Amino acid sequence: MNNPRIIVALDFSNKKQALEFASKLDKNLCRIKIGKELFTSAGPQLIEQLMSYGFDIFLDLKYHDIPNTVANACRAASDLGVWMVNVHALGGRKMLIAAQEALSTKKTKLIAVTLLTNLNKSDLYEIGLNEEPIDIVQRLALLASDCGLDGVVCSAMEAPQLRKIISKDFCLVTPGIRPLNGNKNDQARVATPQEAIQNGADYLVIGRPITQSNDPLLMLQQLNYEIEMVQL
Ligand SMILES: O=C(O)c1cc(=O)[nH]c(=O)n1[C@@H]1O[C@H](COP(=O)(O)O)[C@@H](O)[C@H]1O
Repeated sequence: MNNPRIIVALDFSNKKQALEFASKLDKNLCRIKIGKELFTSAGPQLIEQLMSYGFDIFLDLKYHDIPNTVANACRAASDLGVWMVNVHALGGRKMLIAAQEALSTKKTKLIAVTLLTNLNKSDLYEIGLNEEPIDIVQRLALLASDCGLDGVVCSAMEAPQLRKIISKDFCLVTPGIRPLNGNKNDQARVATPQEAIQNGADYLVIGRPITQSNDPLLMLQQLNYEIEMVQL
């Protein structure tokens, strides 16, 4: 598979567990996301090691700070050679542009998180965002696109609307993916893998449904098969 659509969230607490789990995966069937917990405990060497095994790495540290700080962090991430890195769109236009301009190689995709997929309408109301999630996501996605970013993180529920208004090559990365009747855990705005692809998602971030499965490789194969069936 030339362009695996599944990004496995390697949400483990240490390098040993992460490498043990990654050895069960197939680089032709998935890419790997390294987030805050694993990066904090294992650092950049783990990224280099996983890249040497042929995995594309999405470094998910969701930078959100003043423009200069975020720009320097994005430059450091692209120096590592990661495939993808992310920032929070709520950091605003100046931060997004600084981040985009700072990438040392355009091979690293920069995407912006719109609204985290665990948030529902009442969570948003409590922090002063008194609009429908789709309206906020749409506004932030247009901002990210206008600032020259490569795409956004959104829920697959919002993907159809974004596909209507933003160019085809703007990348939609969708976490909150759950099999039909699967445990939602702490996610709120969820979709099945098939729904996500039908809705126009480019990449599906999937953590616990794969990491907690008894046979992660089999689960990955099944999920890829389900996705391929939609694409036919
Ligand atoms: O940027 C992300 O990857 C992300 C954004 C978002 O809005 N929601 C979200 O769940 N994620 C990440 O996607 C992964 C989802 O994991 P599971 O809920 O276990 O499938 C986690 O590693 C989250 O950090």
